[in-house]
Amino acid sequence: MSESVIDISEMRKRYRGGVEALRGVSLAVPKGGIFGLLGPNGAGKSTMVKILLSIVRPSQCRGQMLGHKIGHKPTLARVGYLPEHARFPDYLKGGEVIRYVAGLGGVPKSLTHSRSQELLEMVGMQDWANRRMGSYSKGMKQRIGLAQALVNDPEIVFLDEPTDGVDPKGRMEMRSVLKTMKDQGRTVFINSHLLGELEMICDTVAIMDQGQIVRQGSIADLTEKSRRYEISVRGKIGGELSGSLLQHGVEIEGETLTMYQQDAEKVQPVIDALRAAGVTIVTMTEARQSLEDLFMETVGSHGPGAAMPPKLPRKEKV
Ligand SMILES: Nc1ncnc2c1ncn2[C@@H]1O[C@H](COP(=O)(O)OP(=O)(O)OP(=O)(O)O)[C@@H](O)[C@H]1O
Repeated sequence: MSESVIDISEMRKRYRGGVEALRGVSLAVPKGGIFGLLGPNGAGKSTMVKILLSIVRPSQCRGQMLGHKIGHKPTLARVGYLPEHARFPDYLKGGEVIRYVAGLGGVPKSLTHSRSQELLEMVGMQDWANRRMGSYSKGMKQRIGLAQALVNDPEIVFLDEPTDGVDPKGRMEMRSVLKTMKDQGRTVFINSHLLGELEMICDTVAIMDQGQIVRQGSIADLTEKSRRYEISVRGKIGGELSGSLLQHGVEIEGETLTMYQQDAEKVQPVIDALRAAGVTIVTMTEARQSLEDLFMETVGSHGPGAAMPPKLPRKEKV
């Protein structure tokens, strides 16, 4: 089994006033790679992240982060954080923000300049370091946000809605920075509503609902059961052919045939039968559930205001 940087069980949080935000969360985050936490509004995602960062005290929690009990303050020196809606003063220049955070994080003065240069280059902001934050686009501000989250050379980086409000070009640039973080061997923990974004970058995800983790694993494993072949055809699918296709487990809907099958070999007799009957095969695609479909299947529409992005089907031509 792969090593976990976070491994918790029975995490519970009841806020004063009685709201039960977490109801026994169990979660394992593998070391290295990009991990995505998703869930509808109010599911408890921020509460869990804040407990991991010792911002909120749990009512109960078992487990560890980086080998230490949750709440162990020195461990936080090995963790980076970009909060949701992070705001740095508009009058500070990008480079100054990074040096300021480095100072707060206890980075030795002798290292501050070189570390900040390195990070500015990594996020592609070296040419803008002497401009004020107030003159930056949202995407540029977030890139400075990512850089400041790395000042202490952390092993885990928590990013809360990092691409929210960033335009498509800015998101693409951020994805590339996140990939660099992963290539550097860090674990990136992203909390986001943008399922299409998560689908593109995450190695593993967990879905949280009503204070509990309801699914976790790699996107490929979680969507494996839905893997299917879709064949679009031109021609008549009559009595005998239709009977034979049904026997092979093919679902027929007009000129679209669907076979819930992981093995391409098992589709070959269907293709043979179609061709023998003179039916033209127009396309054949391998398809599986998108992360959005998985999310909706798991959480449904009961979450208060589950924010959904546009549909992103995952299809590969075969
Ligand atoms: N400080 C607080 N005091 C009381 N209740 C709180 C507090 N913070 C959060 N809650 C409640 O706890 C529940 C979980 O909230 P939390 O912010 O952790 O969810 P979330 O999944 O991060 O939601 P969102 O996606 O909207 O940020 C909600 O019912 C929320 O109203």
